[in-house]
Amino acid sequence: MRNTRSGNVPIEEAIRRLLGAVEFHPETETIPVAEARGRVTAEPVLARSSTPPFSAAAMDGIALRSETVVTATPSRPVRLKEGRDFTFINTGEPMPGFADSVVMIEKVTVPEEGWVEVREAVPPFKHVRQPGEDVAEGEVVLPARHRIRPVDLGALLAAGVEELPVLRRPRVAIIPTGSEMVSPGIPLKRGQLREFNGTAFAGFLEEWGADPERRNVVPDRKEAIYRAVLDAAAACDMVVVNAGSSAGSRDYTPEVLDELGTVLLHGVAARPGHPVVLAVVKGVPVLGLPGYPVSAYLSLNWFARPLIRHWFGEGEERPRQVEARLTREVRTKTGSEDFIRMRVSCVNGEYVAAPLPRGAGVTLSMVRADAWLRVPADSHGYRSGDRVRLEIARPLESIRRTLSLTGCDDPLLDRLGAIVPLFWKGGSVSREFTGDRAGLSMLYRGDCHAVAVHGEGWQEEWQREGIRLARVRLAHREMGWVTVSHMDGTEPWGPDTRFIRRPPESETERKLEARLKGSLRFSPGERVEPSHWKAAASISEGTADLTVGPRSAARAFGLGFMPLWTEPLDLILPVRFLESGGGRALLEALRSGEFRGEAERLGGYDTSESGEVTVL
Ligand SMILES: Nc1nc2c(c(=O)[nH]1)N[C@H]1C(S)=C(S)[C@@H](COP(=O)(O)OP(=O)(O)OC[C@H]3O[C@@H](n4cnc5c(N)ncnc54)[C@H](O)[C@@H]3O)O[C@H]1N2
Ligand code: MOO
Repeated sequence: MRNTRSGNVPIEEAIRRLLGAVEFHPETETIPVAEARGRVTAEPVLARSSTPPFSAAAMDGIALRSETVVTATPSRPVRLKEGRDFTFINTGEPMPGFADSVVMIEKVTVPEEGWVEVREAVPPFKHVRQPGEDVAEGEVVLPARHRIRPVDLGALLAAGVEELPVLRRPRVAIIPTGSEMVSPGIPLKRGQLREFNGTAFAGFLEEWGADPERRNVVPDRKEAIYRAVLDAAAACDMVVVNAGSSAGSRDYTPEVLDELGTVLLHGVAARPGHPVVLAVVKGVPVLGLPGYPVSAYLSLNWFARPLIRHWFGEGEERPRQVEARLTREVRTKTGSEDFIRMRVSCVNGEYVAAPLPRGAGVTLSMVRADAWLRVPADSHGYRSGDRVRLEIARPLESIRRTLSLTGCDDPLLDRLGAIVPLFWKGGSVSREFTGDRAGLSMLYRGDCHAVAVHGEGWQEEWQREGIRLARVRLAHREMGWVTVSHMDGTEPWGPDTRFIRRPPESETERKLEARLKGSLRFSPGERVEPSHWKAAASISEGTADLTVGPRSAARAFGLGFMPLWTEPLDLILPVRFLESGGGRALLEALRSGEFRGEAERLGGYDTSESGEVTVL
């Protein structure tokens, strides 16, 4: 194999190389208008006929010759006889040959059957649509290389076009690889993983106008991958191989592509998404994309999207941007451009943003990402408070309707977020675990809308600083030891216990320390997990033994639970926010049967005070 490994090509340069290496000549196909949404016109489309095809009334009323009413005034109305001077007419009906104008029905009176009176003069062609007013035969309806939208469909039919020539969509083969990958629908055995990138890829490709073709999972065997790529390149216009592009002993994609065709590059200067291999096999572009979903979707977007636009002869696309203030620092290493998923919300009219988890395998962080921060390869990142430009991944309207919640964690908050859209159209909740006290400081700085707190400890931090704050009761929750074994009432704490701690500054850690009177000390290397749910999941998987958490998390995973204390779980937020649309919806959600239902299903909550407001 030639030396194509470990390149570090900037994304824009990689796209240029890829587009420069392939030439497309898509065929034209003729399809009915009703099937044309999202397709791209092959040539200009001209109107076949005019709309309206005849001169037509634009209002309900009477059709007449305008000259017959030139003298009409309110005091000297003109009397007209039906059939001789006028006919009644409805909107859209053809104008009778003798008439040139329409008087609206509201403007005439009927003194007796067969007669009307008109009280004002009308100019010729009043309320008359001329033939071809909308579209005239031979007019250009759509230019060449135009992506067809719903409005275009209406204009095409109005212009007498029933079918039209469009460019054939590129067929894109998707080849998932990996002996441990199992297609959807087949139960997983231990050690196997669900293959899901293929389905997500197909969704993206369809959205971008291609015709995706999902192929079966190919095991990590060189010959199998060779065969699969060769077959796909013969049948399709583009090929996506996922994954096996990295340095593992069974990562055959680069080797296979080198044998089958020309490798353009291996490795882009981006994190995540570095191990990309781009090649051309028998004139067909082949994208070897990394396996981790975040890297996979990002790199598909970098390369498949411009390729598809190139196929259709469309120009470059610029993502929409927004300027936001960072609420925490973003540190990066130099050498590669970093693509950082961000949560964004709008607090007091200002966009604020914080980084989401950076792991390339965290699919949910992609679901929750509002925007991307691109940190240039020569930068070490940004400080908290810096203003940065972000590429948005969700419409700004929905970002503006995002309730940003910091503070402590509880599964009930997750469920609350999930039902908020039922009470707030287009609304959503985005959460960041910061602990009570840090959350309060963020609230004072205008970095979030509300803070989830538990117990009473937050009150020590609480300062008014001119903001009127309210406390809204979520529920009371039961906290306790969560462990895999049955507990007999003694504290389940031994020398070898693999303990998952709460973050060091958290209220739960403080309470626990007070309770155990210093016998529990943080030791270096100890595992900290801010999410109660994920901590319980780890215990259930056997990678840890013990944590402190809410009964709901223990119950969800069938774990043992030994109660320690019961505490209130509250939201602290400005009174002014409670009075906004989002605030009212939040209260409505908290007082709803849906919320109580969620709490009951989770278990371990008392919702008798849910939604109660106390102004502080
Ligand atoms: N020694 C090194 N190890 C790794 C490096 C490296 O430079 N040196 N790079 C890391 C980076 S960065 C990435 S990204 C991954 C990409 O590796 P591959 O492209 O070879 O991907 P696989 O190892 O085959 O898969 C990794 C992982 O991705 C998930 N996956 C893969 N395919 C699918 C699919 N179709 N659907 C859903 N999920 C998929 C799965 O969790 C795999 O385990 O390599 C690092 N390692
Ligand atoms: O390139 Mo990997 O995609 O950083 O995780």
